[in-house]
Amino acid sequence: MRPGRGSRPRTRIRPKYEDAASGFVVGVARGRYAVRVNGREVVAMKARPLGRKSVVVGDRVALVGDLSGEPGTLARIVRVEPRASVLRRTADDTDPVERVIVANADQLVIVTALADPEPRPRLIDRCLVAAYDAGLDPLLCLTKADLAAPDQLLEIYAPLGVPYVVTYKGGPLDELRAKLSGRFSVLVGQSGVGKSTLVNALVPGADRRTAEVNEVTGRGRHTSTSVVALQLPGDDGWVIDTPGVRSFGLAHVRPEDLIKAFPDLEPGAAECPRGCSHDEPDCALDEWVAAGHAEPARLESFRRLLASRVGGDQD
Ligand SMILES: Nc1nc2c(ncn2[C@@H]2O[C@H](COP(=O)(O)OP(=O)(O)OP(=O)(O)O)[C@@H](O)[C@H]2O)c(=O)[nH]1
Ligand SMILES: [Zn+2]
Repeated sequence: MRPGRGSRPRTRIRPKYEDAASGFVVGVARGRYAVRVNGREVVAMKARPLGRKSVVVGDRVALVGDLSGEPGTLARIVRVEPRASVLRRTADDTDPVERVIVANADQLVIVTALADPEPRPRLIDRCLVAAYDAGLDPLLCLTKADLAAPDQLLEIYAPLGVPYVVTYKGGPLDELRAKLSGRFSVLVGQSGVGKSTLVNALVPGADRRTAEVNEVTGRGRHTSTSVVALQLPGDDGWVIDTPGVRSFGLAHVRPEDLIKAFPDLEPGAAECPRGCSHDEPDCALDEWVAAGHAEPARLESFRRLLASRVGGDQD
């Protein structure tokens, strides 16, 4: 019997895949997955036992089969490891189906142009809620600083203590690079804010527009909704661009979830009526702030974020 492929006896018992390799999903398109395994990129499909279980970019998976990464080969994903975080989106807030778009990310980079298009604080707020809810650290990335100053916008977010970087096309990116280093960051932002410009500057040769599907399927068709993770050169940090993702499902985020991102306010909620919306006359947070336990601006910001959950992304 030849060693290697085909030498193992077939068994009717479902294998435990103890010899499976570990991989990291870096791209998804049309039922095929690009998976980084031992420094190589292989194309894989879901093995039958996974059924309808989703596999998304960022997933840690176990793989069997041909892991050579040679053209035309196909490995099989036999297991998805537990996720440290999930970022979900919905078509709108009433969509009952929560779609996980990225797993295991630890930073949400909210990309906003300072002009052209005009910043939309409400959209930024919704992204912040999504970040806090998913347990990701938010980072504000303010682009197009050549067109407008960031001061006004930064004032709005000062009470929240959101870290930020200010960039412009062709400008230095050291500060942003430092904040992305070693982390698994997801970029979000409305169309035209300069995400591709940033990604192409951070990862030379990334060429987001056309590379993505080629990598995964070997075919050249462009899929605007595909998600792809790119490794920062010389760094173990990864960035994920999410084309087409402009809204997050926030309907599931409850006031008692969101307040956990406000440790200075949270103890004050102990005196609230049961099921308090934290935005009603009996809410104890007003007294908490009046007693000097937290800054009024913090409560204001918290309530603004709460309100941003409903009503979609427009305005
Ligand atoms: N003035 C100025 N223009 C910029 C800057 N960054 C990007 N742009 C321009 O803004 C436009 C949109 O940039 P993209 O990088 O394509 O934006 P995007 O966020 O990827 O947009 P989508 O592809 O629609 O998602 C392009 O014409 C860029 O050249 C900047 O810092 N300053
Ligand atoms: Zn309350």
